[in-house]
Amino acid sequence: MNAPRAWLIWTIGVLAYLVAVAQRTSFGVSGLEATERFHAGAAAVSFFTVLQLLVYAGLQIPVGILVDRFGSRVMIAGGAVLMGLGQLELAFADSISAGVFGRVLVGAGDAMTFISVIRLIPLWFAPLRAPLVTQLTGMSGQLGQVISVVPFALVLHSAGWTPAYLMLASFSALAVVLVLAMLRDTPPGHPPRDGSQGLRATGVSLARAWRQPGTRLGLWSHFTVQFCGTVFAMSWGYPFLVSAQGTGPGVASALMGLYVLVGMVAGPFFGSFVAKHPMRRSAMVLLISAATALTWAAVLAWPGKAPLWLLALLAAVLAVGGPSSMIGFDFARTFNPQHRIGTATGIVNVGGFVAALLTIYLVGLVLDLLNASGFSGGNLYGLDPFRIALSVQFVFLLLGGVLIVLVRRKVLRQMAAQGIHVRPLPEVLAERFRERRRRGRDLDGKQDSTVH
Ligand SMILES: N[C@@H](Cc1c[nH]cn1)C(=O)NCC(=O)O
Repeated sequence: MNAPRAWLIWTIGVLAYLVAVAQRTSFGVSGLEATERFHAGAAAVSFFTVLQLLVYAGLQIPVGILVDRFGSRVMIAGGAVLMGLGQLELAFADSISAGVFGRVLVGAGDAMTFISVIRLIPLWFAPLRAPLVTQLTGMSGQLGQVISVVPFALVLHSAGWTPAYLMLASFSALAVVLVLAMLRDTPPGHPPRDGSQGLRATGVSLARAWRQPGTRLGLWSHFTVQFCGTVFAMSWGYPFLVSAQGTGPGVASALMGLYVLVGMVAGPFFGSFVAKHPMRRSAMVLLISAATALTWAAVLAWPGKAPLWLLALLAAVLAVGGPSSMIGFDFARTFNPQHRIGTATGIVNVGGFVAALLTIYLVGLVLDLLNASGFSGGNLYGLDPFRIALSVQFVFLLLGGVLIVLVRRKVLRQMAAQGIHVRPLPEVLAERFRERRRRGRDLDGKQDSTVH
């Protein structure tokens, strides 16, 4: 494989993904301005984000199928065109319906980007490199949030709504040009893709990807570890910190910054862990899920407001959910044949976004119900109502954990039938511990005999 060419192709793909993340997160930064521009309340503004995520999640499987059929180049370029048009629409929109339409286009274009970039990896990189490159992709893309938080916010506050959104639309135009000019689906000499698949064959391919327990292990892994971080970063984190925990906007922004930073730093760790211990991927997912549940439990059960160190720990643990959810795509890649990886990746990527969507909606619903019942004492975003509302997350964490354990049994049975036997982790750890103690005793014995 031609390594410099592979890295060039990957860089173009990642740039397009980074621009997609900037488009995705830009509306969150302009929430206050959106309230004024569209004369809308909080519920209407949050509807923009929920709808955008709904479109994103709903398109994952169709996009996965299309990327297997038409390749990454056309899908990434098409996604950038849609996002550019969506932001152009938003730049001039002055009614809620026009604004919502813009966000729907952004959600659709965004949906076409990530899995198409991930689809390039097994085609351009050797299998041993793939876990690390997968992590680097997710990690680099998160820098897109920096674009929406820094230059976009700066232009928004200095020049106003229309120039800020026009700037973002121009980034997508640049992405289209770069992708069409430089990105190629496969290395030279790679057999051509079969783009002639009919509807029936597509259905068969989707059914096969779904029936593969490894794909479902990826889906439930992504579902369980990613959503708490998405809910925190895209929706309830900021009001919880500022209104319920009383941190003030400065500390809340710093905690959000810590969230982005830890997410980026943790990426390479998970990449090398997966490359070194491919048989321990689901154990790692379960460990991160348990750590998430424990940290949220500590914050929500803390008498009064939680100390800053605990909130920082929460931001850090939630941040780790992003890179660890990439393990889900690793399952999709390693358990499916090449021609079905896009479809399987699409299935996996639905998980975390559906869980996040349901949680964002249910937390809002519980907060509203508690307020209407008089429990919140007129403070919609008070600490006690948030304690109850955010506990919705435990239901999804538990559900995801149980589904991972169940589907993992199927994966292990399938591997055993192929002659691959994975020993239970506690058994391996106990054996290592005994071995270490035995070596320690041998060494002590040798030293004693040298001294006497
Ligand atoms: N897990 C995320 C990506 C990620 C990596 N590190 C932090 N977040 C994911 O599933 N991304 C899909 C997307 O479209 O961004």
